[in-house]
Amino acid sequence: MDDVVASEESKPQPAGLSADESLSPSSSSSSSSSRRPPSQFLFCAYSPSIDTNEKPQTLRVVVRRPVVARLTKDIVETYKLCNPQFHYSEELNPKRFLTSPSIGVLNDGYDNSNSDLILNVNFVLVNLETQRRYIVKDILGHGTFGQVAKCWVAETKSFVAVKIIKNQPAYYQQALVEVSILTTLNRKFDPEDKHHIVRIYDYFVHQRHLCIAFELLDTNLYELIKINHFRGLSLSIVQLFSKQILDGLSLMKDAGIIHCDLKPENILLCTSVKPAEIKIIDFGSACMEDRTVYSYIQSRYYRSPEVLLGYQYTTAIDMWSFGCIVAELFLGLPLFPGASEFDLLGRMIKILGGQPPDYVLKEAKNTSKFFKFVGTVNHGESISRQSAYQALTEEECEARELKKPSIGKEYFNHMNLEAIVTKYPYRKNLLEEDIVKESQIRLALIDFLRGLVEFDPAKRWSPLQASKHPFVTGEPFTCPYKPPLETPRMLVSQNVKVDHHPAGGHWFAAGLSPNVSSRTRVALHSSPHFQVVQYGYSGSYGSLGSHGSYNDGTGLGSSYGSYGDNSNMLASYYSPVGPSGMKGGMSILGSSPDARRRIIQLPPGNGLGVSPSAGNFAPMSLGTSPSQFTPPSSYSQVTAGSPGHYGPTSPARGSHGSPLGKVAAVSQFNRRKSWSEELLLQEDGSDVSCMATEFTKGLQLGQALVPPESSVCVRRSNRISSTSFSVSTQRPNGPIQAFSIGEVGSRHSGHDLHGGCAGPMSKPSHFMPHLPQSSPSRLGQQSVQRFNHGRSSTTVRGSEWNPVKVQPPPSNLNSGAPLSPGNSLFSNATGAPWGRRGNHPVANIPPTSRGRKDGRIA
Ligand SMILES: Nc1ncnc2c1ncn2[C@@H]1O[C@H](COP(=O)(O)OP(=O)(O)OP(=O)(O)O)[C@@H](O)[C@H]1O
Repeated sequence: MDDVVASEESKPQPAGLSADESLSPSSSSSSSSSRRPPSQFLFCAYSPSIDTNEKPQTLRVVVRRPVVARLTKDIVETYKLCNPQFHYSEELNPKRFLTSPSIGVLNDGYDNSNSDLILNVNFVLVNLETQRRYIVKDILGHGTFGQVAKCWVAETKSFVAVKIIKNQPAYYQQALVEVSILTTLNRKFDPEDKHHIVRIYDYFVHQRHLCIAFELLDTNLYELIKINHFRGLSLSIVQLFSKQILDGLSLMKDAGIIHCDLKPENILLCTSVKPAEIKIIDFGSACMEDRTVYSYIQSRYYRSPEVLLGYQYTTAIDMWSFGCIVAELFLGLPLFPGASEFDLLGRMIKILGGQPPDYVLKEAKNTSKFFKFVGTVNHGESISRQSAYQALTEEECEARELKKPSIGKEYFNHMNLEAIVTKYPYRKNLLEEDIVKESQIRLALIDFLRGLVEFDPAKRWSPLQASKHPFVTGEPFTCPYKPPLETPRMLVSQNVKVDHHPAGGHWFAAGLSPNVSSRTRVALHSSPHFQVVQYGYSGSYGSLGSHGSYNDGTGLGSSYGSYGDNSNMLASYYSPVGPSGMKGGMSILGSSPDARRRIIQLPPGNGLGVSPSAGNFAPMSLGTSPSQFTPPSSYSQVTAGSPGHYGPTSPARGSHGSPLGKVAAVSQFNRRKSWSEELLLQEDGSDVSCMATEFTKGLQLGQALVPPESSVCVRRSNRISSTSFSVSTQRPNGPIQAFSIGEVGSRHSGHDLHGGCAGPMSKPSHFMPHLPQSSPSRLGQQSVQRFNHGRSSTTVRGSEWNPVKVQPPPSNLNSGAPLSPGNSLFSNATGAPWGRRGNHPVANIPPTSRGRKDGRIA
C-alpha cells in the first residue's frame, strides 16, 4: 500500500514522515482521541476503541497523500482500511460510454443505431492478426465515416488515433480506399514523412468494423482560428502553413490523388515535432485523378466552381480549396461562406469578378441552375460581359428551381478580393515601416490568392507553381507572379515487386505504380492540372481474367484485383482486406469506388453476413460519396451539444451535406471543455506543457513579418465557459467578438500532444462488417452522376494501390509523455513570434460554427 499504510505499532516509522503525517494512536498514550483532528479517523481501521476511547493496540496509520487523493484515487484502499471485508471488483464498474447513442441495436448489440461501434473507456480494439491491442481512452472526433478514438498502445507505450468505420458496406468500402491511398502516399511517395500527410500505422477489422490507426495529431486549423476568436492569423503563420499544405498537395498531385475535402478541419497541427507542422488528414473522400467517381464532393465553402457546376475535375479542385483556406487563415473568416450553392457562386462572382469560363459552362451539367444562356459562346474568354452565359438573379433562380435560394449574410461589405485583403485591419501599434512591409506582403497575398481561386481550372496554379510564389518563398513581391511552366511529369521506371500471395491473386507489394514502365503517358491538357496521364497496360496484373478481376456477370475474383465491365478494363484496386477476408468461400473484391458495377453475391452461410466488399453491393449510383447516403433516421435525433451527443463542428464543417454526414465533428463540445479544463488546471499552478504555454513561449514564426512583441498566448476567458480561453494572435480590439464560439468544442487536449505509434500495418481480417438489410436499397437510391469526363476507360491508375505495409513511426516520437514546458513547438528557424492581427472590416457577425452548416448540402 503506497499512500495509506496500516502497520504494526512495533514497526519503525517510515523515514521522511513528519509527525503530522503519521498517525499513531498508540504512540502518544497521553493524547486522547478527542485531540486528534476528526479527519484522521477516516484513515484508521475501524475499531470500536475509537468510539469508546480505548486505545487501539495493533495498528497505526501512516498517511502520506493529501486527503483529496485519498478520498478519490485511493478510495478503494481507504474503504478496505475501514472495512477489511470490502472487495473491489472492476467488472462491476459502470461503463463510461464514449459513443452516443450507447444502446446496442445492431451487429449483435455491438453497434448502435448509427452502425457505430459502441465504445467505452478502456474498450479494447484488437488486431487479431498481430494481436496488437488498442485501448480506447477518449474520442477525438466523429465524422461521416465513423468515430476517431484516442487509443493507448501498451506495446509501444504511445497513443494513436484510431478511426473506427461504421459497420456499413459503403463506408467500409470507401475507407478501404482511404487506407489504400494513404498507404501509398506514405510508403511510396513520402517514406520519410516529410510532406505533411498524416501517417497510417495499421488497419484491421474489429467486430466487423474496419479500424484504421493513424498517428495522433493535434488541433485543426479551424479550431485554431476559433480559439483566435475568428480573427486572422499572422501573415508569417499563413505563409508557413501555406508552404506546408502546398508541399502535401504537390505530393498528392504527383501521385495523381485528389483529396476532395480539403478544409481547415482536415488540416491538423502536429506538435510532436519542432517546429510545429501541419498535416493533411481525412482521405476518406479522396480519389484518383483519373477516377473521379463522385460528383458531389468538397465541403461547400471550399467547393470549386467546376464541382459546383458539375464539370469534370482534377487536382485543381484542391487548389481552389487551398486558396479558400489561405484566405480564411488570414481573415479568420471563410472567403465564400455560401449558405447554398447559388449563394456560393454569387459570392465567388462578387468577390473575384468574372465567372467560370464558357468552355466550362458549356459542358457542365449544372450550368442551367446558375446561369442563363444569352448569346454565342466565346471560346477562350471568361470575362463576364463577353460570356454567352449570364448568372441568374435570385428571382430567376427561384423561378427555375421553384424554391428561394438560401442567401447568407454579407461579411465583407461587398468588397472585392483586393479590398478585402488590403482593408483588413492592421495590428495595433505597428510602426509605420512595419505597416509598409505588411502592405507589400498583402499585395503578394492577393496575387497569390488570385492564382488559386481562379475560375478557370486550366489556369489555376498547380501546387508546384504556387509554391514558387513570393508569398510562399518570402522573396520581395514586385510584380504579378508569372508561374513557371510546369515540367511535365516524367515517366519513372520503377521496379515493382509483385508478391504472389499464398491465397492467390497479386499482392502489389511495391506500393504504387505497378508496371509503370509499361505505361504510355499522354498529356491531356496544357494546364498543369491537366497533366493527367493515361496508362496503357500491357499485361499488367489485375487485368481481366487475372486474380482478383471480375467482369459483370462473371465470377468473382480474389480479394484484390480489378474489375471491369464487358468493354472496359477498369482499375485494379488493392483491397486491404486481402485474402484474409475470404473466409468460408466469401469472395472479397477490391475496393473499387464504382460500386454500381458490383455483383451481389450472397455469402455461403459463413455466418458473417454479406461481405462488405464490392462484390456484394447492389448496383448503386455514384453521384454522392458515401458520406451523402441517406442517414438512418436515428441520426436526426442527435442533437448538437447535448450531453453525450456529438454536435456539428462548424459550417462547412462536417456534414458534407449529409445529415448523417458529419454529425460531425463530434464530441467537440466535450473535448473543448476538457481542453479548457486542462488549461484551467495549468493556470492553477501546474507548469506542465500545453498548447497555451507553447503558444506563449514560442509561436515563433516569421520574424521578418511580425514584430517581436506580438507573442501568442492562450488565456482563460471568463466570457465563455466551454471555450474558456482565447489566443491573442489577433488584434485586441476586433469587432469580431460577437462571434459565437461557445457552442463547438475542441477535440483535443493540450496534454495529448504526442503522436501515436503502432506497429506495421497488417491486413485486416477475420470479420467483415455486417451488411444491414437496408443498406443495399439505400445505396441504390442514389442518382447516377458518375463522370467519365471523356477520359479513356483504359486510363487505369487504380491498379496503383497496393497492399503495402505501413512503417512504424519513428521511435523518437509519440512517447506519450507530456511535452516539456520548455518545448517550443511552434518555433521555426527564424525564431520570430507569431504575430497578431486584428479587426475585421466585416459588416456583420460572421457565421457561427453552428451556422456554417456546410458542407455538401446543396
Ligand atoms: N490522426 C488524428 N489525430 C487526431 N485527431 C484526429 C485524427 N484523425 C482524425 N481526427 C479527428 O477526428 C475527426 C474526424 O476525422 P476524419 O475527418 O478523418 O473523419 P471522417 O469521418 O472522414 O470525416 P469527414 O466527415 O470529414 O469525412 C477530425 O475532424 C479530427 O478532429
